[in-house]
Amino acid sequence: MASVRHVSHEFLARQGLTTVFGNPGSNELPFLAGLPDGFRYVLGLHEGAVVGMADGYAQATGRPVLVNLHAASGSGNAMGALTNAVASRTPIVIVAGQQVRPAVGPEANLANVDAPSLMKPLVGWAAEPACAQDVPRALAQAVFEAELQRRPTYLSVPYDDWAADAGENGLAVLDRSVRRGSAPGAELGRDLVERVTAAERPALVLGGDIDTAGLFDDAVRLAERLGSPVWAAPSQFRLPFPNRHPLFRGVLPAGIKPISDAFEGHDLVLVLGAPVFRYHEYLPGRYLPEGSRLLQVTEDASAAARAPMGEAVVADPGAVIGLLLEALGEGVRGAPVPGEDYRPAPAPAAGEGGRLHPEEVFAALRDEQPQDTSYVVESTSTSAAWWRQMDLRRPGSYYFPAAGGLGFGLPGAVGVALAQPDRPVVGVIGDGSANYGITALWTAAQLRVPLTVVLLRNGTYGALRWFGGLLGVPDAPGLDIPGLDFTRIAEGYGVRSRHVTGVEELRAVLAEQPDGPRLVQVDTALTTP
Ligand SMILES: Cc1ncc(Cn2c(C)c(CCOP(=O)(O)OP(=O)(O)O)sc2=O)c(N)n1
Ligand SMILES: [Ca+2]
Repeated sequence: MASVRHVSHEFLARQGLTTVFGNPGSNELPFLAGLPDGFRYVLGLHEGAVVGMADGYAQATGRPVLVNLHAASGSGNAMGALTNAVASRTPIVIVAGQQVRPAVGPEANLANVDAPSLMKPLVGWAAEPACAQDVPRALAQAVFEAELQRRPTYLSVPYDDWAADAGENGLAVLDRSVRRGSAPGAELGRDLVERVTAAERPALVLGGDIDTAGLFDDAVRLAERLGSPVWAAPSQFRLPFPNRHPLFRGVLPAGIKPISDAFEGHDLVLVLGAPVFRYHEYLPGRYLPEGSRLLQVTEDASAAARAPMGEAVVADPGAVIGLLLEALGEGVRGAPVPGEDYRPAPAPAAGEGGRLHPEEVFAALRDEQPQDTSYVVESTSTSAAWWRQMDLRRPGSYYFPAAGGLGFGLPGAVGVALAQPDRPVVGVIGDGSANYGITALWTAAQLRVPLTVVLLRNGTYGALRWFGGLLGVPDAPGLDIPGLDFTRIAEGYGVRSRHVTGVEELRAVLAEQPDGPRLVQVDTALTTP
């Protein structure tokens, strides 16, 4: 007789979900019993850190990842981090423990009284199987739904199910597979090619999906063949295009009117792999300028359905890029690019009063870090400084909390470093953000993850100061965070750290590549996003 646990572990092994991020409670122990060889359990000290690490890991590997959380209290702690994973369309599969079925109704201790409802609408699918024999099939569905929807899923399992007999059909799930090919049909493909190649002055807007789907280099080829300017979609969480490329115009501002102004004079706006659009500041205006039409291509059907304007095609952006490259051939439509150099960065602004300007910190990273470094950034007032100084030219170079939910940065950096031990990873973390995922430092120390954390200490919630000015609340309370020393906090979690005061000292420290986790704290001047 095969147990539910044995069949479930075997299914996960065959699907490659052998790294489990988790924080256990008693309900979860029967699932964790006898994890087979080849499985790795990555312990996070808080569920927000667990999901943040899993999010970074899944984005960097491009594969679904398993998360094991404790019933209602653990699942509830994970909600904030899940908002980012939903926005970045990360396939996280959460398996949470549950009381035994007869104890749920009477609400015994650790009963998750309405488990599937607890996690909606933050997951694309949630269930609690009606009997133990349905657990392996439901686990398979949770994995396939996460992959197909590119959205977290949630499975609640009563803890006595794992030891139960999987039943006569229990092994059937082991051979299951689900694949999808979503290239547009011949007629739709021809129509798309005609629309784009007929445009006089097309503009390209690229979303984070372009980088998560490995389409970074194809997007560069397409832009250079079209000779069209390129923007990153607003509220970006990945970099879809080299940021110093001559055709790159930057990240679209997250307001209706400034986005419309940016498209002035372009008869076609082609949006690939992004929602239309993830606005932020409310800056009303026309959605598009006179004479412009918008065409969105995304695999995210709900993003296509909810867009406020334009035409949408639900298809694989990679397949559409392939059709366009084929149609455009090698010919260059007047693109100024081939042979033209990438734009150099300006001299960094200088800090004052013993504080470095963030641009000086970023220029040091640009100059001292290897070209293929992956950066996980969560410092919310320094975006403008970041893009003025950085020169990122490779896929997988940039990660940011996709829904703006703080607490992704530090855990996400640990997750990305676990996923790519041979590629340098740097976390660029604000002194405010660091506190939302600080326990990830302990996991980094325990697993000796090669990671540099650059901690920008400006003593305040800088972005909120800026928003306060924008919203006419210049003297809002609760925006100052003085007295935090992350060198001592990091040492307490087992991560070696140091405080640096000058640019030269910072550059010298960065030049030494770490063999484990380290934190470098630097006092910075306040800037605007
Ligand atoms: C989970 C969570 N809590 C609170 C916020 C609100 N918030 C907060 C608290 C910010 C300040 C972050 O401060 P920082 O030190 O990390 O970076 P800057 O000083 O560069 O802004 S930015 C922002 O949107 C949030 N986005 N997410
Ligand atoms: Ca700060």
